[in-house]
Amino acid sequence: MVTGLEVRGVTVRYGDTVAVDDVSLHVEPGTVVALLGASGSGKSTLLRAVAGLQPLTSGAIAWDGEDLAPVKVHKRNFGLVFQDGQLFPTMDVARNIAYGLGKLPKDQQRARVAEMLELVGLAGYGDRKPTELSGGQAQRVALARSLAPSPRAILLDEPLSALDTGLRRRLADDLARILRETGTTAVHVTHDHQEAYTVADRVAVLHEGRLLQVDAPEALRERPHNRQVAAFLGYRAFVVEAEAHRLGWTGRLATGEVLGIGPASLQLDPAGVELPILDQTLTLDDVELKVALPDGQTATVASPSKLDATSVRVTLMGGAVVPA
Ligand SMILES: Nc1ncnc2c1ncn2[C@@H]1O[C@H](COP(=O)(O)OP(=O)(O)OP(=O)(O)O)[C@@H](O)[C@H]1O
Repeated sequence: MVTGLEVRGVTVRYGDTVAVDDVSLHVEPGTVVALLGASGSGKSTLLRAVAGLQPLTSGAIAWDGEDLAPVKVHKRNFGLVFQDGQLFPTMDVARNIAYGLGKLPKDQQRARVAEMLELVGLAGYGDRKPTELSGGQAQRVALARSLAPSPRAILLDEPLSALDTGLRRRLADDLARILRETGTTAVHVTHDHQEAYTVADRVAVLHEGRLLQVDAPEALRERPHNRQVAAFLGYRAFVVEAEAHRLGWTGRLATGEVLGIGPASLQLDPAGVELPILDQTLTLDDVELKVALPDGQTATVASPSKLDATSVRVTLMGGAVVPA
């Protein structure tokens, strides 16, 4: 028997639109899988199908081998967290978290709420109203509420995307820690690569409803299955071995392979190859230099500050090995 969550050949259509196209995916108990894809790739639809909120056109969804088709949303025992935590506005934080604990005696409910508040770093916030919370705090409470009844898995649909970038990164770290500490099985929808890499044990890349690859973050980054996945992961230029060596790379490629050059592949190096700078853009962490490769393709290089120069010396330190 396959344990945990199994998505078997699931297709979901809205009229003529195929939102999810024959997707099969296994989420092992205690692991976190991120569904990563651009807007409209079918992530939310697939998550809603797992939750039971969206009927399948074909295929099946099972938990521990049991087909969930006849099991209603609230009987599936999944916790749900959405972009806007959807806390009950009239209830205080403690009552929000206790919402799914109706079967427990009151003192056990109180203990569980306190435990959950501690877990999400909000000890002492039980008496606050949702309107008295910041966006990040509200999402922590939504997470605590979904985890409180010990669901068999939690399903998170862009839970951090309404938050500003700095907070999103910190909360992604916290979310990863909380899911691991509690051994929670989770499916996490995001369009943010960084968030997927931080939170998930395995990342499932969706494109136009199809599942292109499922792998651990390192494997995905180092060995995208094809150029489409590589391009989506930020590898914009692809070079053959001789060209890669010309840029200072010392690795080897097999016949039929090319090296994808991503944002961290080229590094500043005074002894490296000189490349013309086409553009310089300030980012959150550094300055992104757009450079022209000898074969005319463009790539980016991270620099700690803007450069008063028309060219820069770089060395190709790594990249993704991809079928040509
Ligand atoms: N209720 C609906 N009726 C018709 N088409 C829909 C509906 N919901 C989604 N779609 C279509 O299904 C496809 C997948 O949408 P979905 O919301 O699952 O993608 P997504 O990857 O979650 O996108 P986003 O990141 O923008 O939320 C899109 O082409 C979308 O336009």
